Amino acid sequence: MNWPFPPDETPDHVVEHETATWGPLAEAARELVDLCVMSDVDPEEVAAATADVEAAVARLRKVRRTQTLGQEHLPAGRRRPWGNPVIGLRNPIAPPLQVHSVPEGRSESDFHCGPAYEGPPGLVHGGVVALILDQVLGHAVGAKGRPGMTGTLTIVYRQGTPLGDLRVEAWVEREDGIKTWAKAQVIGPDGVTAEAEGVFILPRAIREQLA
Ligand SMILES: CCCCCCCCCC(=O)SCCNC(=O)CCNC(=O)[C@H](O)C(C)(C)COP(=O)(O)OP(=O)(O)OC[C@H]1O[C@@H](n2cnc3c(N)ncnc32)[C@H](O)[C@@H]1OP(=O)(O)O
Repeated sequence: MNWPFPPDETPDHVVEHETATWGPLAEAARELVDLCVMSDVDPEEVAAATADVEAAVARLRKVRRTQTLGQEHLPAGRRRPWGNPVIGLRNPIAPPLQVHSVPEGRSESDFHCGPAYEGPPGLVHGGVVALILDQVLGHAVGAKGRPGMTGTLTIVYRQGTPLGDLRVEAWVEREDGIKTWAKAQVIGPDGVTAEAEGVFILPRAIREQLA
């Protein structure tokens, strides 16, 4: 079952050039986000940094895209999911995760969640844990050739997920027609912190295009 979208045939050198152009900006912005939360410099330094950031914002605002990156690159453009809040090269909100998948329907990632993702003291926000689980479940079903939208996502939080180095694993459990069931877990230094089950549905609009 394939999405009825053409593959992203952007030449490698264009993708590489865009990566080299925008990747460092997002990396710098990620560190900025971290330091907005963690810096402890004196107020004069904060004021000077604010002016510097405002100057950078003024530069970037000169030209704004008319479409989001997801709209422009199409859902099949998996080579450039750059606006995605979990894996997006251009999105400073994304940790970002590097997700490795195999066609059997398994995906995994070792990643880092810093203080900008804090919910309870010292722990990752539960919504962020859900975000990551949903994303990596989506990779597993996509890798199996069973793309779909998350219909239902069930999460059991077993213990707090500590900020720092973490791992997530997802795998397809079963398939039935337009539905795919997949499971995932986040693993911290003391074992599994959260488990998820997702039901992914190939949406009606896509089904009608394929019919
Ligand atoms: C490699 C890169 C990978 C990137 C991964 C990205 C992961 C991120 C994933 C997401 O964030 S997706 C965004 C969050 N999800 C949504 O916004 C989905 C919103 N909901 C919908 O679009 C539709 O409600 C949905 C596609 C889920 C279902 O609409 P349909 O019109 O296709 O469903 P329909 O009413 O025709 O029902 C078809 C079957 O699905 C079942 N169903 C419908 N909604 C369901 C649901 N929500 N949960 C479970 N099952 C559901 C329904 O009972 C029925 O089962 P049966 O065939 O057995 O009768």
